Amino acid sequence: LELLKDPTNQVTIVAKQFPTDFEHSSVYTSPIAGANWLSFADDDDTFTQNIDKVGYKKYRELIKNAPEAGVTPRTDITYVTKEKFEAIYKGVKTLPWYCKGEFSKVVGFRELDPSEYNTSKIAYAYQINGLVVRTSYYMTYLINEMWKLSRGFETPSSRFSLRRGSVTKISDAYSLHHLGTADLVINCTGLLSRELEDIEIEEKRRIYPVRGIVFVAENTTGMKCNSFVDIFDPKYPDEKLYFMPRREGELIMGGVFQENEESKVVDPTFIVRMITRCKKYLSQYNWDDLKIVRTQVGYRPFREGGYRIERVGKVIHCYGVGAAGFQSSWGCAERVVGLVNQYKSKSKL
Ligand SMILES: Cc1cc2nc3c(=O)[nH]c(=O)nc-3n(C[C@H](O)[C@H](O)[C@H](O)COP(=O)(O)OP(=O)(O)OC[C@H]3O[C@@H](n4cnc5c(N)ncnc54)[C@H](O)[C@@H]3O)c2cc1C
Repeated sequence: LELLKDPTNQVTIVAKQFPTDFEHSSVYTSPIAGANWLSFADDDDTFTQNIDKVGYKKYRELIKNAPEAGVTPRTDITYVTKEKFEAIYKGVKTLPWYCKGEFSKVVGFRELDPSEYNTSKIAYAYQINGLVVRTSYYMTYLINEMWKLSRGFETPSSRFSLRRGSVTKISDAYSLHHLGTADLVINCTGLLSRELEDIEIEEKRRIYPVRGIVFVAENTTGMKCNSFVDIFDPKYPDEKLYFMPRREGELIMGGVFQENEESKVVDPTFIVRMITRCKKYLSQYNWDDLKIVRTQVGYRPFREGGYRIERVGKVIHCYGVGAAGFQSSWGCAERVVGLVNQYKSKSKL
């Protein structure tokens, strides 16, 4: 979409799977996500922070100007449990980068008063002005925005084409452009980058999945804010506790963070542990008779060393965004556009 905003560009997207597919034949992470904006960047990682800042501002714009994008504003509360505070944070109040400095004003950071949570279980809590993205609606919105910029479809003057297709190597992609041969290929194949025949061997080794599980429930809990409970359970260190109430009366309930786990099987005792934790830490909501309508399993496309956004010859790589593909997407796109423009000015396309 960001590339199409430049009228001199023509873009073909080739994808094995689309956001509207009912079933995914292989790994396709994006439709599974919740999704919200809670940047994971470390305090000293200004590269990712700058990427995520772009996304925050863009999502706030979409909330204001494009209700059809499926992005809904939500107060996003983080509750730090007493166990986590003592065992991991060693009694030191720990806040992410966006709750400190200038950007804390942009996100509307506020520390909660102890009267606002259960002080027997929670050490401290804070909130920001967050959001929830209804992912498959949102991605369809993005495709539609591209069609709007396309100047028609299936004609020689169309600037955009979306094609179902599968490549075994990056070099196969040049000939799939709808107007002939592509000048540049942008590789954003997520976790499946590791399967491309002509990707560097060391890259194949760097890319790895981190499994996530989310339950989609009818929201009968009364919860209206995104809620992340920072738990510590040494017996189940991969289990997390977070919620996102969607506009359509659904509650996204997560989750797990399981490195290199590629199975689709969900342990039936996990939801039991989750509801027990809900009743313990978020007792202000109703957790009885909760109706779960769907269980979603996805694989976050992580990469050792972080995001790969770079140009190698006529290929621009943009993958390895791990658990942050939505919040980082606009910032990554901005960098890809920069790399395309650099290439164009060098080669005077
Ligand atoms: C449970 C869960 C919760 C999450 N929550 C959040 C959240 O709250 N916020 C957030 O920012 N992120 C979240 N994420 C992370 C986010 O979903 C991912 O970072 C993001 O979806 C990755 O997007 P991607 O485009 O890189 O990969 P994908 O979504 O997997 O897309 C890859 C695309 O490339 C295509 N493709 C791959 N190989 C080929 C090939 N050889 N030929 C043709 N096409 C190919 C695929 O078909 C697909 O269309 C979550 C993830 C999970 C699993």
